[in-house]
Amino acid sequence: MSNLILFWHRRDLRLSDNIGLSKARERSPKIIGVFCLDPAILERDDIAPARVAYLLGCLEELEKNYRQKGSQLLIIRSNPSQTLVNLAGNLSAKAVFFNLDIEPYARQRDQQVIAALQTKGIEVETFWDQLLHAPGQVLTLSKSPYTVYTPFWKNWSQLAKASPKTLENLQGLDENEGEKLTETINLPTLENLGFTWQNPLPLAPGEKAAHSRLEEFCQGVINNYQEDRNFPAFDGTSRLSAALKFGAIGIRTIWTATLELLENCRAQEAKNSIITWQQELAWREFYQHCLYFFPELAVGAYRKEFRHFPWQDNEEHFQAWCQGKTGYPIVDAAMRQLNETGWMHNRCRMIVASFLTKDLIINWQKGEKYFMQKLFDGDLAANNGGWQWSASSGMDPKPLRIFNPASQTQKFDPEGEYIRQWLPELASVDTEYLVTGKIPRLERHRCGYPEPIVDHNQQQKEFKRLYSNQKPKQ
Ligand SMILES: Cc1cc2nc3c(=O)[nH]c(=O)nc-3n(C[C@H](O)[C@H](O)[C@H](O)COP(=O)(O)OP(=O)(O)OC[C@H]3O[C@@H](n4cnc5c(N)ncnc54)[C@H](O)[C@@H]3O)c2cc1C
Repeated sequence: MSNLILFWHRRDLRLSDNIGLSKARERSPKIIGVFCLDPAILERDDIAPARVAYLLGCLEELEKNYRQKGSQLLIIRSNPSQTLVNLAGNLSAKAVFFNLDIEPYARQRDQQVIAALQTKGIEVETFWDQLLHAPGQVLTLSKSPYTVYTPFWKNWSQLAKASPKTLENLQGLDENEGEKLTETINLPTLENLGFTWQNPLPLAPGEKAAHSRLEEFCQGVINNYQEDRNFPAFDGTSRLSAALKFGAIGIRTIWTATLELLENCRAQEAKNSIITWQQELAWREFYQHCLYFFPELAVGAYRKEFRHFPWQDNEEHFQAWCQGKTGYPIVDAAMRQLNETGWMHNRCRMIVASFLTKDLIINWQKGEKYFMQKLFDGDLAANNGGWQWSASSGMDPKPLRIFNPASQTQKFDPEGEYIRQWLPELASVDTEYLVTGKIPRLERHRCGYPEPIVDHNQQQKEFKRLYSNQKPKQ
């Protein structure tokens, strides 16, 4: 009987701190990695070129890391429930191991793959790896999933968390087995897959870059995170989101780093900052648990009031928002940052999402999709959670949050630094004009910068009126 285990990588593009892979290694040293470029994902119309560029970069490094450990990573490009199963059969694999995911598509696909493998008599073992606590481990006293973040955090933060493990050396395929590889391909380029992305990525792909970024962040930026994370002109956040989305770094590695910092930290301000960062990691887990237990979130509003909301969906306004031409400097700067880099600062994600839904009265799902088409860290659970929070359609005990673009700018970009960085045409405009948004008409004309496409005060009144008509009558 063969002792070969196929390890199917999905959102865990790394060798270290990988629960499923460590479990496979406990069973056998002969482990071959597999990654499937799934057309059902890559051919969707909400795939960001920057995200695919990051994915391919991670796979390139993973191939190298497998070789260094004595084994190999195989790449296939078709439906995994056929090709992965055929591959496992051709190689007479003893078992296929993989880590589970919370997304509705992945869960359904995995059921098909498991069934097909079992029909062939191939053992399947699955694990939870991408979260510190799997769905079902964090429940209310009545054993229900949480729908509010604060009590989730209180419970989640008290639970004991696993530590990361390193991986011993592996054994690869022998020559005979290598000849049976009919399904595998060389890792394609971005262009082979039909995408183009030329700008530098906000974080270099792969395990090594993610670890260096964590180290750098923990050596300095994290100590002022509580304050600095709000200012989009600062490098005040970790930028680890894509690494977390694709699992270029393990969540236990990140958590352990925060615990070590807390242990060695004396200043209360720095301690608060580290805890604030931990709370962001818990938001990530909260939204993943929500999507797991309420998969319908992926296709519509959580709150009834928003299921038939009379969105105005003006296409010209939507295009102006996408292109960063709304005439509201903070909104436009943020959208240009997204379009040019594939990343947007969290404060700005909240501002532009509020603007799209409350000022332009456009369905949040259009914004959600546009973000997925651009973000290098685009992630269904976090993106959907962020959009539903901003639209007031989601699990937020404080509905009807409306951000005022001018007061947000005055608080969080008081010198207009961020605006000037992303809207160079406004570089010479007075700070006072930039932060109030009250740029005189002639000045706008001189800079080639548009007039505001809507009036914030009027639109928020209109939004509230529409909303009050939707509320269930007592
Ligand atoms: C409308 C909207 C859409 C968003 N879309 C995404 C998305 O597609 N992918 C994504 O990873 N995040 C998304 N976020 C959350 C947040 O903006 C990003 O995680 C963050 O800006 C990434 O930068 P960072 O890695 O420097 O974050 P840091 O501030 O360093 O936070 C550390 C990590 O915590 C997690 N995190 C932080 N804030 C949140 C949050 N509010 N919700 C869930 N996880 C969080 C991320 O994994 C992040 O990398 C969205 C937020 C909003 C308001």
